[in-house]
Amino acid sequence: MYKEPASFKLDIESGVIEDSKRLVRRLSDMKGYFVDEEAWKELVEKENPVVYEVYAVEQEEREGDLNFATTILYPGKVGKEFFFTKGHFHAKPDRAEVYVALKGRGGMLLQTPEGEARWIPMEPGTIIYVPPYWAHRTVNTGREPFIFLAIYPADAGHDYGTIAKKGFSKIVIEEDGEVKVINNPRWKA
Ligand SMILES: O=P(O)(O)OC[C@H]1O[C@](O)(CO)[C@@H](O)[C@@H]1O
Ligand SMILES: [Fe+2]
Repeated sequence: MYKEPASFKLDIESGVIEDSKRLVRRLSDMKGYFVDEEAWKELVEKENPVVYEVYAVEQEEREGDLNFATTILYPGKVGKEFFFTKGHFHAKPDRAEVYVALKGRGGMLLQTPEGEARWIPMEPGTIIYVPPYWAHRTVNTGREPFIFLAIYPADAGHDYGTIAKKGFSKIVIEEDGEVKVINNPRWKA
């Protein structure tokens, strides 16, 4: 009847959680996500790099319980656009989430269902509160792997569809050696 309390070993250097479920997303898994489709195709054909890995400890989908996962988001770009996670709303959209940045540099794009976006830079020690209803995507703006921990309700679920189709209203690019957050030229509200 009571679940057994549990502890897990996180290797802070690599971001790997022992005895967790590993998920790998390669660039070929992200068709249609990047603005420069030519650059995407070229890189997929050349090396199809791993964009990110997730190490997740998940419970049954039940209200009140919690999941957590580390993500190792690799450095890289498609055209001018930095590598990012797919990004999602929660299937139960009113579920919140907390992110803790552990290593490397990057940031988070958040967006309401109406397309209002925010950018929050992240460095080791940054904690982000993702409120209910906001879609969220992390971006690696550095030259090393960007590693963070996310803690989210076990019944939050993932709704990837909206973001897969429409993307975020902002994109994060490198231009003249600078990180810039600009309007997504392909965004349609
Ligand atoms: O689920 P996405 O958008 O691919 O991003 C991966 C990260 O986000 C989470 O889904 C949590 O929001 C984690 O599993 C992981 O940390
Ligand atoms: Fe989430």
